[in-house]
Amino acid sequence: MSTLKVVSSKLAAEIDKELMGPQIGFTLQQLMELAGFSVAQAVCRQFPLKGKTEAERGKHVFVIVGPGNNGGDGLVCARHLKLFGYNPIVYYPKRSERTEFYKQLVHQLNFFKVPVLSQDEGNWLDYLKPEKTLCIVDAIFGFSYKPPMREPFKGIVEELCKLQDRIPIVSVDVPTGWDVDKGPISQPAINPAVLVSLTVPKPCSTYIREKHTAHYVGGRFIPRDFANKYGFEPFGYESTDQILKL
Ligand SMILES: NC(=O)C1=CN([C@@H]2O[C@H](COP(=O)(O)OP(=O)(O)OC[C@H]3O[C@@H](n4cnc5c(N)ncnc54)[C@H](OP(=O)(O)O)[C@@H]3O)[C@@H](O)[C@H]2O)[C@H](O)CC1
Ligand SMILES: [K+]
Repeated sequence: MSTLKVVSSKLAAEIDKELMGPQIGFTLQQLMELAGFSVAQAVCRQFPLKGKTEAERGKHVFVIVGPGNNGGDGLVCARHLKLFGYNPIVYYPKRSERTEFYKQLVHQLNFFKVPVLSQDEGNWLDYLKPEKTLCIVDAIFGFSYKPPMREPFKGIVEELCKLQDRIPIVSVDVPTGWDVDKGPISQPAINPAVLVSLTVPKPCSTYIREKHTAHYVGGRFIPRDFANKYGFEPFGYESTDQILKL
C-alpha cells in the first residue's frame, strides 16, 4: 500500500460541509465548477490532442453522468473539454431533480452544442468503441455511493467493465462501484486508467494498481492552514495548474 496521504469519507464530508458552511461560504456550484475544470485538465494532460491526426482529434470523450454531485462534476467537465478542443458527448440516464442548477448545466451544454443523451434516446453503446472514443469519463458515483448498485447504473457499469482494457476510463474522485474507504469490495466496479481525486485523495485511492492507473489530485480550492487543520499538507500545484500528478 502506498504512503499517500488520504482522508476518510467522514472527514471528506466534514471538509465539504465546512467549505460550504456559513463561515467560509463557498457554494456547491463554485466547487463543482473547479472540480469539473480539474477533471477536464486531467483529460488534456493524459490524452493531449497535439500531434494527433485529424481522425484521432475527432474522437469523442464519452462522459457518463450519474444522479448526484459526481455527475455534476461530469457535466462541468464536458463543457470545459469542448472549450479545450475535444469532442465530448454526455450520457445522462437519470437526471438529477435535486436543484434547478443541474438543468442549468444541461442548458449550458446545449449552448456549447455538446450532445446530452437520455436513457431512452440514442444508442449509448455505440460510443463504447475504441475507433470512436478517445476515453470515457466516469462521473457516475463518487463518495456517497452505497452498494449494491441499482439500475440503470448496474448495467452501464457492467458494460464499461467489459471494455475498460480497450478504452481508458477517467474516474472522477472515486472509481464507480468502489467503497470510498475500502476500495473495490463489491461488483460491478470500474478499474480506471486515470483517477482524479478531488480536494484530497480518499482511502480507496490506495487500492489503485499504481502501474495501471495515473493518479491526479484536483479541486484546488483550499489554503494551507485549512489543509493542516484536517491533517494533510497542501498539494504542490504548479503555476496556474488545477491538477497535480501524484
Ligand atoms: N469538495 C469536493 O471535493 C467536491 C466534490 N464534489 C463531488 O461530489 C461527489 C459526491 O457527491 P454526492 O452527491 O454526495 O454523491 P454521489 O454523486 O457520489 O452519489 C449520490 C447519488 O448516487 C445515488 N446512489 C448512491 N448509491 C447508489 C446505488 N447503490 N445505486 C444507484 N444509485 C446510487 C444516490 O441516490 P439515492 O437515491 O441513494 O440518494 C445519489 O443520487 C464527490 O465524490 C465529488 O465528485 C462536488 O462537486 C463538490 C466539491
Ligand atoms: K466516479
